[in-house]
Amino acid sequence: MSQAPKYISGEEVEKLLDLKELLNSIETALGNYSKGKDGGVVQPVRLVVPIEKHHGHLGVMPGYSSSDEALATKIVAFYPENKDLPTHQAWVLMQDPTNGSLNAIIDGVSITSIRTGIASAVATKHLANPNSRILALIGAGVQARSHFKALSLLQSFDEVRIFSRTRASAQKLAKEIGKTAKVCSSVEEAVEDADIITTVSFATTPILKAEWVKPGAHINAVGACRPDWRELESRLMQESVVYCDSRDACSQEAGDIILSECDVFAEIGEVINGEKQALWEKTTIFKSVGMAIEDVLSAKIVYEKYMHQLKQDSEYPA
Ligand SMILES: NC(=O)C1=CN([C@@H]2O[C@H](COP(=O)(O)OP(=O)(O)OC[C@H]3O[C@@H](n4cnc5c(N)ncnc54)[C@H](O)[C@@H]3O)[C@@H](O)[C@H]2O)C=CC1
Ligand SMILES: O=C([O-])C1=[NH+]CCC1
Repeated sequence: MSQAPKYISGEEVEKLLDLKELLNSIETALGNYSKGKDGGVVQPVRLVVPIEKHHGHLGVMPGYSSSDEALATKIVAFYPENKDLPTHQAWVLMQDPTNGSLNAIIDGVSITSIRTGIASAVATKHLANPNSRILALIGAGVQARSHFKALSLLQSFDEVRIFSRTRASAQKLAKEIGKTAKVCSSVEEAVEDADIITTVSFATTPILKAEWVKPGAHINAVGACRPDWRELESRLMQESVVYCDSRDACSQEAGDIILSECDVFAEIGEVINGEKQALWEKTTIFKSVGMAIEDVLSAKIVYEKYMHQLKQDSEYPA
């Protein structure tokens, strides 16, 4: 008989996931992914079911890393119009790769939020000018928060500019960030002279224009994960050096790439592996749509720490 899987909540995920450890682990996983078969990562492009009637989407994201002996599937729903619930709902099902049994169901909202910021931090580490001082966040939701935390692992910022569709959400985030934060009235104002721009909105038509971006800036283009959605105008995509998380996934899902018909210079994993250059003195874009392997590695760290803690608690009860 199989054992009941553990349930690991979002609160526990946040306690157990060490951001620096995750950054190293995701960097290695992205490199392994870009090695193809030799990297031991199996990750098909996610399956997406549109729920048109309710303006939502359901994504199913399985992944396996043989070098980490980690197997998991994330089920993620995104409903941009949700008001009282988060716009993303997600669970990660962690399986034993040796026999397929289900070990744990882990809150996927926290994992999605944290790992996406960390993946952008890996790209930023390679692609941004090391003297970056001004960060612009476009969007002020869950991902804006996780990106601020993740990017702050790399450096501190003199100024963090925030623009969002609703000024109140930008003001709330600015209060959390503190005195370096500045609420802006337009995307143009937020990105003027910014060294790092992170678009984390639910925009479906371009909101960031080439003429506003400082030459040499680095952009993490994180929103717009459907083939007909975009955040960045075509000229910006065409005139910048574009890197992505996965060519396979972006060629099917990233409207910013598909609709602009821009060239993709490299996967970030190819830069990590030293196969492609990090052209950080040019204007660079890291376009991500999200990778199962990032969820798999996050879930593995969480699960192992959770089990270690359980063992300790049973050996040394309070
Ligand atoms: N690349 C990846 O791996 C992942 C990407 N995402 C994407 O990141 C984006 C943000 O996700 P969350 O922060 O979780 O969502 P959220 O709902 O928590 O926040 C979205 C924010 O964007 C703002 N916004 C919406 N439309 C806008 C517009 N047209 N212009 C400016 N601001 C606008 C909202 O007011 C809100 O502040 C979404 O597009 C989501 O699908 C989410 C998870 C992973
Ligand atoms: O990777 C992910 O989990 C997602 N990408 C876009 C919506 C959710």
